[in-house]
Amino acid sequence: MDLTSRQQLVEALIPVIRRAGALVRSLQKTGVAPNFKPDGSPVTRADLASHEILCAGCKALAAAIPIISEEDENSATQALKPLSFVIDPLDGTKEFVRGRDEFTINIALVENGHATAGLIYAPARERLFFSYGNGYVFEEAPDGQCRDLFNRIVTPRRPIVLVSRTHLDRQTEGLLSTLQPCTIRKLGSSLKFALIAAAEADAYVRLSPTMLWDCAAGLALVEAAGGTVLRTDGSPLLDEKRRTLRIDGFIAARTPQLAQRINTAQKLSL
Ligand SMILES: Nc1ncnc2c1ncn2[C@@H]1O[C@H](COP(=O)(O)O)[C@@H](OP(=O)(O)O)[C@H]1O
Ligand SMILES: [Mg+2]
Repeated sequence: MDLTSRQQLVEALIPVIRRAGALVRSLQKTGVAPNFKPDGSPVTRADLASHEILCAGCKALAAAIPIISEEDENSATQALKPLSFVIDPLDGTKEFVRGRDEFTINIALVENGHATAGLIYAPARERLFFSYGNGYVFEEAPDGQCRDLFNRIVTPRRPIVLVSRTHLDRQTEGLLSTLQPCTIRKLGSSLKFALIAAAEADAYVRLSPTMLWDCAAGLALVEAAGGTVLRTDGSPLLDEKRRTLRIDGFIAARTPQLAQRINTAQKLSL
């Protein structure tokens, strides 16, 4: 898809993702009881309602593009097509159920192994991020004003490293100790990627399993902002050959140099 078509598609998806976010937020206020999927992860009627809105929106705008969604029970076994939407209707469900505010709605466009466009919306924080190609990464304020996130100047600081709030494993803790001195912050959703794209954090390390729908929109944002996401073996998170959705771990960083440095530290910390 060319840049202009991608931009038009992403801009048309903004009201869709805002609609899903508004509904999810209102459901959180009324209280939602989780059910549990076979893998033990929670799902609520907010996840399912958001899935319906996002799927309807994607289909209305681009009916020919297949959709892979966390809340479609056939998705986990599906293979990536040359062109797919990859969506996570409610990321950070555990935090959502607990009344926290960092949960997100996620839409990515994946083309031939590249996450070429992404939208991440954290409705309870009123933060909406989107990208549609290298150098094209923005935050849209609730009043519609857009802030360009590309090439943000960062004053030298101790690296800010983000980790999962609830899936912090021993390996990641071991790696964090080798990265000291750094500032560690916990956050339970894909907002971690968006904060890297916005230069509000420097890296996100996760050495436990996750799925492409948890990462695809975040990958699009981080790469559009000039950052990198590497698998633990140092290969890119996605490439033309990868078709499966499972990801065993990754390092996302605001610059390729920092991603490489953390990847080297991770190998040494094993
Ligand atoms: N063992 C596992 N395998 C695959 N994905 C996992 C997993 N454990 C956690 N996840 C994913 O990690 C996400 C939470 O990560 P974090 O706490 O960093 O936000 C969850 O997203 P959902 O909330 O969308 O289900 C869940 O899908
Ligand atoms: Mg998720």
